[in-house]
Amino acid sequence: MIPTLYWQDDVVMILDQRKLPARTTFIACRDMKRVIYCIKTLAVRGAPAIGVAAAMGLVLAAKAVKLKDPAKWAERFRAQAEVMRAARPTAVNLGWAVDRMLALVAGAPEDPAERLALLRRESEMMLAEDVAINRAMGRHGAKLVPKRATILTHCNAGSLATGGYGTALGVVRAAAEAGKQIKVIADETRPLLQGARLTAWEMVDEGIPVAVAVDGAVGALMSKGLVDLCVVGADRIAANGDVANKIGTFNVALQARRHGVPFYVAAPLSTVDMDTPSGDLIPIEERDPAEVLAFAGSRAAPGAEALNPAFDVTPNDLVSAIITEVGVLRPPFNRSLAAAKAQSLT
Ligand SMILES: CSC[C@H]1O[C@H](OP(=O)(O)O)[C@H](O)[C@@H]1O
Repeated sequence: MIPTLYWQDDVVMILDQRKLPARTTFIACRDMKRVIYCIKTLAVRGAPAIGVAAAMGLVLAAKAVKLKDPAKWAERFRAQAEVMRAARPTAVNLGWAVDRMLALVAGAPEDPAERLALLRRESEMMLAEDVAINRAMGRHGAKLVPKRATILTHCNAGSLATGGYGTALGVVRAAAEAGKQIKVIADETRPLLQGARLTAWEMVDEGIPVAVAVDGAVGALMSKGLVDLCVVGADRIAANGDVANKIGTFNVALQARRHGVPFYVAAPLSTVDMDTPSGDLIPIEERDPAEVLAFAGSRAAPGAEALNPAFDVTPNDLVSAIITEVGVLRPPFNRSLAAAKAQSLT
């Protein structure tokens, strides 16, 4: 699988996911501003991938702050970190990564070279950790998958949304690696088609049969018994288990409940936000109406406006289980999430 992002000397190379699947190109980021551009435009996207990109961007920011006084340096770095934090509001991994880098700086050596090396190593560790976490999550989730199963997923929670291997698609990969006969239905996921462009691309690359369906087909497909289970990713999970994920996920969960299809969420514990009690308090990103109004060369009627929330919130009572790197968490989620977070350092 092509890397989502990586260090090349002192440059952050980011795979431009806006161009996939037609073209595989990377954006060379030499400063934090360029990394923020990639996050805002969804050149890099997906909660864990955004977190790693933010950490790498802050390494570039640290290098650019030339103040010699350690206190003044730290003050300027903190200001830059808050600019990075504001890049996108919903995925909690962005803030989690910023806080992780800020905590490191608080106890870092005053020597600029040593401090920079420490931050660089932390960003590299975050990338490597994410892949290991996704593989562990995949192993836990694969146990929920029947020997022959058609898995419906929404948006892209794959290798491209993470440091590698994926969360929801990590479960798919692990099930296939365990010898299970897996087929995937990928919701196209309007408006930016992360499903049709990215999930389908990943599954074809893996040799896992995949069929793209329009978002509105979910109910009909389930009513025909064509879906055995759903596995989706998450951008933020509130303390009570409410799940913010790509717009349309709530509809998938409602249809799954209507048709008796298990609905699983796969996410690392870093996506669980115990400081947000419930889903109604999760900030939902509203994106440019132009993403909705123009599509594949056609346009909505001139004069029409558009509503373009990038995420929705699935109430916890529609979630069968939350698959994490420490295991499969069952309701009541306020208790199982709290216990898992207490055992983890994230
Ligand atoms: C593994 S998190 C993936 C998550 O992020 C996506 O949103 P976006 O493409 O806007 O970054 C979507 O909600 C995915 O489930």
